[in-house]
Amino acid sequence: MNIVTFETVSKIYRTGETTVTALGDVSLKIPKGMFTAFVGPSGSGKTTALNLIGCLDQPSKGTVTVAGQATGNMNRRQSAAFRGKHLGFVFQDFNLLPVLTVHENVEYPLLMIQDLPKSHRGPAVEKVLAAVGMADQAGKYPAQLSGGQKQRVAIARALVGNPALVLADEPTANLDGATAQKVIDLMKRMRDEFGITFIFSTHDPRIMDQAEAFFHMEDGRLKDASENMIDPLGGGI
Ligand SMILES: Nc1ncnc2c1ncn2[C@@H]1O[C@H](COP(=O)(O)OP(=O)(O)OP(=O)(O)O)[C@@H](O)[C@H]1O
Repeated sequence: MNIVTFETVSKIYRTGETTVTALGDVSLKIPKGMFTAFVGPSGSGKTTALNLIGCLDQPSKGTVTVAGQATGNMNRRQSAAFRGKHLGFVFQDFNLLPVLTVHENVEYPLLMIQDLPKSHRGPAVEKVLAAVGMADQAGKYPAQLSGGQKQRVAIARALVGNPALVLADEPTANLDGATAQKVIDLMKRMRDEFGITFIFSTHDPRIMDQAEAFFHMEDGRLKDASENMIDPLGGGI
């Protein structure tokens, strides 16, 4: 099953007289559970592709389908609800709220989900903090953590709502090499344990090494999309 499909998707930005084709006629499929990397030079369209998958933006042309649902006709409220239900996000600069503790940061997305009883929130937070090895730091504030610990908390926050898909834009860009490797290993373990699909925009060769599907972007287009797709179970696709 494919968790993401693009059918001849274009994204065109217009500012005054200028038109930028950030994505031009891109078609692709991402099978469920894949550790997937969008790679390519700066300005090639990686973030644009992730924003479309994350329902943060809509295509100018073509169809984007995520978790079985076409995203093009969603209004803001519907896309926010869709994100809350199906998606998690990890950012380059962690985006933790400094005034909240680790526990509260991870709990935060659950407050947005209507009808979730308060009694479910604590155990859900504890489960993901344990999964990322941060259970003993739950009472600390982000300023008291290292970069790697902050990113582990951010990963826990992305996972707490049981998403089908986690989108990570340059998640290792602000980490040193050894810490970056640990964070990548952690995400792969989360994929193995919970069957979550991870999609990265990255320049990091360590993520490229671990990726099972690559989408090479160049000038808003895809270069040899299927060439590097590897079946994680070893059967070929
Ligand atoms: N909101 C916007 N308005 C106008 N142009 C935009 C907008 N967002 C992106 N672009 C343009 O679209 C193209 C693709 O940008 P995008 O951010 O997707 O590239 P990228 O591959 O993620 O780059 P980087 O590796 O530097 O993050 C670029 O030419 C960029 O300038």
